[in-house]
Amino acid sequence: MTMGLRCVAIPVCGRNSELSWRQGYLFLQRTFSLHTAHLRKDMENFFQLVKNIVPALTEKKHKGQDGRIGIVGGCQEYTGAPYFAAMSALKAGADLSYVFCAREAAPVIKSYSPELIVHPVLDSPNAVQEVKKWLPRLHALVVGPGLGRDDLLLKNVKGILEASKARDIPIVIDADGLWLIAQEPALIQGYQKAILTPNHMEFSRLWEAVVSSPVDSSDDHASVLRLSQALGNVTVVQKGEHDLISDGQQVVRCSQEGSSRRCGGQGDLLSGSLGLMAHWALLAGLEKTNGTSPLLVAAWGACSLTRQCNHQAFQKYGRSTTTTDMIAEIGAAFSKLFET
Ligand SMILES: NC(=O)C1=CN([C@@H]2O[C@H](COP(=O)(O)OP(=O)(O)OC[C@H]3O[C@@H](n4cnc5c(N)ncnc54)[C@H](OP(=O)(O)O)[C@@H]3O)[C@@H](O)[C@H]2O)[C@@H](O)CC1
Ligand SMILES: Nc1ncnc2c1ncn2[C@@H]1O[C@H](COP(=O)(O)OP(=O)(O)OP(=O)(O)O)[C@@H](O)[C@H]1O
Ligand SMILES: [Mg+2]
Repeated sequence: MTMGLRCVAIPVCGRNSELSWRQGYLFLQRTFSLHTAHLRKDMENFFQLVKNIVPALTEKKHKGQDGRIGIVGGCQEYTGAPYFAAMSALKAGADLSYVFCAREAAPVIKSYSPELIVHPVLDSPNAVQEVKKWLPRLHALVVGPGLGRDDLLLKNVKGILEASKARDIPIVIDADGLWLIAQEPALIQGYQKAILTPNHMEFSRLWEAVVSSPVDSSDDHASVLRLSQALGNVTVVQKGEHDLISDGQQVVRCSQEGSSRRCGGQGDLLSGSLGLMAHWALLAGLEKTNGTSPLLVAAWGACSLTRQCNHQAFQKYGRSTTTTDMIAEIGAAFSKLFET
């Protein structure tokens, strides 16, 4: 059973319309309330599906079983983004979070937190080999937060992507990882365990790279569906006022209430927590997701979580809310949304 977003056709009342103005008004009112009811039902369904994939906390498990997540990113300019992504995975419930970054970024990232395991390998001549050693231990990779666009780093990331695909590891691609994909879409084309998380700008770049016609800005649903299909049905999360998620077959929308605060780093919280949820969802499988694509469920879960963190942090800090405040809300937001 699939639970895509339902579209409702609404007739337009022109001068020659058989519907009187009042009839038209009542029709529209009923249609919209039905539509809202459908959306509410979809939301309820997706909350349940996310709850189904969250692993139980039991005393029988050992360290690592609930998630070992690797972040590939962090360079001289950007140290905050990989830290946010790695911490978000941990705070959402991962047991271990690794950062593979450029040498210069490593001491900085380590100094932010003793919780992270940091490998300063990304700009070394044998970067791919160094990361490859760790791949058998990783449940998911998040590629791109704070990666930058240096040619050497991007070349190494290409090798890491190839090696990760060969091991069938789920890969979330964000930020400068999406820059790389826009240069070379074949890197991810058709890989069914990839999730791309473009913001507005990143979506436009990807669109230009893989779809020949201009983007139809009046129909976001059709656009995200089309981009996913053009990439061979990889899952795409188009971030924005509402998040739209597609696996090339359906489109689901996440409209969890957030706030109007748009500080940098919120996308990193999303990609880090999504790495973890992608692992959980794939492990749980189609039975737990009632036949809905596990990656669609994971993406919807991470989007809801990010927006709820934003909402909660904004209640406390208003205009001064930063991503650090949002990360501090992950525990409470997770419990509120997904703990039964
Ligand atoms: N603390 C840290 O270390 C952080 C580091 N980060 C890292 O920075 C790196 C670059 O990432 P990025 O997102 O800044 O780059 P990119 O894709 O060029 O977009 C930039 C341009 O796009 C535009 N734009 C964006 N949204 C838009 C919208 N909704 N609607 C319209 N326009 C929109 C906007 O254009 P402007 O308004 O300036 O004209 C903006 O200038 C990457 O590694 C990332 O991980 C971040 O994670 C933050 C925290
Ligand atoms: N206008 C908006 N209203 C509400 N939520 C939004 C809005 N725009 C983005 N978001 C939410 O903020 C989160 C991050 O999206 P955003 O577009 O800021 O990513 P980003 O630009 O990649 O962030 P980053 O600064 O980490 O790179 C997503 O969960 C998205 O739902
Ligand atoms: Mg971003």
